Amino acid sequence: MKTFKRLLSYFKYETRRYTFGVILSFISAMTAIYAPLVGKEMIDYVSEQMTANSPVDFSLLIQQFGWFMLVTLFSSLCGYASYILLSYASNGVSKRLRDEAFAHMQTLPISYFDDKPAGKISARIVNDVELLRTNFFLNFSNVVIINVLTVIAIYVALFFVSPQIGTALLLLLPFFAVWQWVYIKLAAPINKQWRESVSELNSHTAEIVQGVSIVQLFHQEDNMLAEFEETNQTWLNTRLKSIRLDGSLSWDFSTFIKNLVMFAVLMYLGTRFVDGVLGFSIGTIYVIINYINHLFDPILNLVRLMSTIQQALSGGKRVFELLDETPEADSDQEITFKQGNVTFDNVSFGYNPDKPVLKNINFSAQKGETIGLVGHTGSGKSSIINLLFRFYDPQNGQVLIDEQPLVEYNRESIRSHMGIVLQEPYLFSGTIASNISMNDPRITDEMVEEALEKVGAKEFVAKLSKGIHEPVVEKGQSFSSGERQLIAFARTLASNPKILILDEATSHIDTETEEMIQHAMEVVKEGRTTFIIAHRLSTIQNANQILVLDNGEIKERGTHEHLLELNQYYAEMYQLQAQVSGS
Ligand SMILES: Nc1ncnc2c1ncn2[C@@H]1O[C@H](COP(=O)(O)OP(=O)(O)OP(=O)(O)O)[C@@H](O)[C@H]1O
Repeated sequence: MKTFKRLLSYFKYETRRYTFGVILSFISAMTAIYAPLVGKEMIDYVSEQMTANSPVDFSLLIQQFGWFMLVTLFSSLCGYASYILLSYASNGVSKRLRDEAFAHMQTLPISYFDDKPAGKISARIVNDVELLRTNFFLNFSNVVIINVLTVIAIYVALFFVSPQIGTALLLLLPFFAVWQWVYIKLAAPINKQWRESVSELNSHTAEIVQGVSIVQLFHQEDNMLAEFEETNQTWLNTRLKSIRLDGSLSWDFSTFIKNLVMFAVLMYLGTRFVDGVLGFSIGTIYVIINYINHLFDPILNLVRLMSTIQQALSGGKRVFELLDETPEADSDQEITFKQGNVTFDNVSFGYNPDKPVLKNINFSAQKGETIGLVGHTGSGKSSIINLLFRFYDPQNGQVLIDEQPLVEYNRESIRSHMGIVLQEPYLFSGTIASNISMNDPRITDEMVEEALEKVGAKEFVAKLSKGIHEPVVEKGQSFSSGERQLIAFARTLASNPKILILDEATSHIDTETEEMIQHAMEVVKEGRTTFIIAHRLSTIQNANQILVLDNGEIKERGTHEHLLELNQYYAEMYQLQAQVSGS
């Protein structure tokens, strides 16, 4: 009920269209019910004239027919206009809800995404909102309200034409209520299964598409296909069940009931046929049959729609779950980095607070210094960077930049002063230039060219037909991984950050390119605080300080020479790597 009320509240964003749409739809339904009464007048006039052996006034008949056509046409036009208005309104409301869900998703803490497949989150924003559009925002106004009004109007008209038949047909209502109850009971689990299988298909497909090259590298195509087919089969099975249920409960069964009712009504009319005199006019019989025919369509729609509304409610619940996730609390206070001096003051942190992955981390890095972070996989190197970017806040201790505790400052402003080159650089759809300027109007094409030149990418870009305006599609798949990395370096250079993070940045580049980038990096590092997450210890030999992490603790620290002199953990790692690269 809460979800239902909350969904209804969205109608207010399109009040005008919904109001006019419903009014027009109401007029259309009422005129459609009025039309048979005009038909009745015509039929009764002709039959009365024939019975009395009087001539039929054709001009009167044409007038009545014209009126009948006008009413029918008016009803159709109102129906068309209301459909357009209600469709516009339901699309408008859905767009708003989808915008809201997307914007809200972006405010959620990184931890929200840790245990959720991307496909499931996008299914809430795309598929569930689409489900709400068709099954709620459109159906509720266009079908439910109108059908309820139509049923009421037909009953009123039937009472007006024949109180006995109207009363008798009221008996159908409890029957329809039971029918609907049974339908919902049977349809609910099928619909739930169906929605789940669609969501599974979504996340499965998203996962495979993202890792398509890995799937091919490990020859997993057949396994992936088999898994996909299994989920797809579940989807098909639930669809077939749903079709069988719809067929038996709604359409075939309803025709049977309709015929029964029609038969009973005609039998009743037959009992009124005494001594060759009909108790009703022919026109009345036409109206009654027309109304009974008319009555079943909206009732059927209502029976079927309740289950689609129920589906929409479960979709709505999922969308609202996302909207109700508490956004990450953030400060309005903007930070400015004067120097970019970083301090970790006794920092302890765990993604799960009970399982710390960083324990009592203490270090400081001054402007212009390079800090190397080394350690085995899972030792906590990326977690240090995550805290520096304020993707997470530590449970104990504090991270400070220029003596300013990060927790007190706005996340976006912190990140705006930092640059990062990831192991697998991410390129956005657009052009090379837009990937370097990141759509910051202050970064001109000249600055983009300059940054490319500094990182040694000028030559490769010059060979492209559109130069810096060469399109980037599909995360830059058409560029080599080294080229992508060069673009990412140029991006970092152009943004002129106070703090630089290089995550294994040179590991994917051939020796020649590596030399070029090493040179460019020496230039760009000048005057900035730089963190290098390095697996290959050769890349951090010149670092001012190397932090050797083990199981979330700093095990050793110092320069490369100092750590070699210590001849412990780092020295062991270094010798091991030297042996491997030498062999
Ligand atoms: N989002 C997360 N949720 C829960 N635990 C996480 C998350 N990210 C990392 N961890 C855990 O935190 C610990 C430290 O991970 P971290 O990524 O910092 O290590 P790392 O030294 O950067 O490893 P690698 O060199 O493999 O990238 C690991 O035990 C890891 O399993």
